[in-house]
Amino acid sequence: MEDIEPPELATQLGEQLVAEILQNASLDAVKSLVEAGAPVWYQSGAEGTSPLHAAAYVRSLELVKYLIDKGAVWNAVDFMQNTAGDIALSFNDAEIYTAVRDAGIRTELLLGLLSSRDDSSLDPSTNLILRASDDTAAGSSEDFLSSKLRYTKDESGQDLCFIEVDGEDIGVMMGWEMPIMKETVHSIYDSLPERDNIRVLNVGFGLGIIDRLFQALPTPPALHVIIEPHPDVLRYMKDNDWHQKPGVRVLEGRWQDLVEKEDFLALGGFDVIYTDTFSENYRDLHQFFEHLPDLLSGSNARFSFFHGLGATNPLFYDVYTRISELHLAEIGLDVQWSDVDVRPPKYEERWARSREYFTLPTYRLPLAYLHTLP
Ligand SMILES: C[S@@+](CC[C@H](N)C(=O)[O-])C[C@H]1O[C@@H](n2cnc3c(N)ncnc32)[C@H](O)[C@@H]1O
Repeated sequence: MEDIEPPELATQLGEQLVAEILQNASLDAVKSLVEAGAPVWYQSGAEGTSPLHAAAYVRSLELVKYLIDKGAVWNAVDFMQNTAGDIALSFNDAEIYTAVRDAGIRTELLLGLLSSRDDSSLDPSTNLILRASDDTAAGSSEDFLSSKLRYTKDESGQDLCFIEVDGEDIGVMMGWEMPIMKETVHSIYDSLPERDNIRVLNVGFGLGIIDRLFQALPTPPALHVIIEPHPDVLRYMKDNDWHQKPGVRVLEGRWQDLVEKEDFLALGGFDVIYTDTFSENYRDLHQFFEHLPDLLSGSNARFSFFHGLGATNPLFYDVYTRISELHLAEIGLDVQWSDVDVRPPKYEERWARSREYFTLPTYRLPLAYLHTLP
């Protein structure tokens, strides 16, 4: 028999594993192949189908569970950009979808825990920490803060704030997010037990959409603190007189450099906190969560954030919805989610020429508050 080099053997066994699962192989047959060395992480050369995708196609929950147990990659995407979870969704198969999603939650929580302990053995490319592999100004806070921003409007009058990365425009904030910001402010305001003299903290000004909405409330905030580090955004804020508005305090800098400062903490607790930054990943957001118990005024206070985590794929979005909920619960916050329909009437126009960063039809709006004791 011809000698086969190990990488070729892995490829051959991987192709065989995918093909046999697609032909409804039994669990025992799949186990024998895996035990013979067929890699569960393999993706077929023709379509990028992994064994987990194949198991989702043939709708075998027992194979899905077995493959996950053996280390199948929950977030692998095939050449059509579909995960195994997306395939389960397309069949309306809740059990398989949940099995893949829960594998994602477990893996991401574990990787998050390990990376917070600075485990250098971790390969960031295997987890979903957003934009981990993006070393452009859209994925690096330092590069973003030293890049030039452009405020403009598109043909349909949509306000835009762009950053240019490698010749491509990326929206830092775009006017189509207005309904999300409106719903956020409404759901916060409607849920506030006390609406007079509210104290608001907003992290990240962007186009100032949410700040304008806070200012337009029937009872505008008594104190409205805005944290913003980018020099071009700060210039835009000055040009639009934000520094002069009654009750508004603009704090120049990154939240990381401000929230533990004594003069910031001396401002006292906030009744409303919102955060929507740019070029930061889930790890940054999780770190922000951990400051909330010190920043919220009490059980009447509300917290929300722009949930754009994994928002180009329904499975990733779902996983991050659950992970953020679990992390908020850990620090004593309950979350209520509501759905905002963000299907635009004219889809293509929503993006102007920007890279698309939110492609789902529904935005999940978080509204969090501290648990009250029974
Ligand atoms: C998406 S925009 C915010 C949009 C805003 N919610 C609105 O309604 O227009 C993000 C903003 O966060 C700012 N930002 C980025 N990193 C930040 C950080 N570490 N701390 C505070 N703000 C940050 C950016 O400069 C940008 O102005």
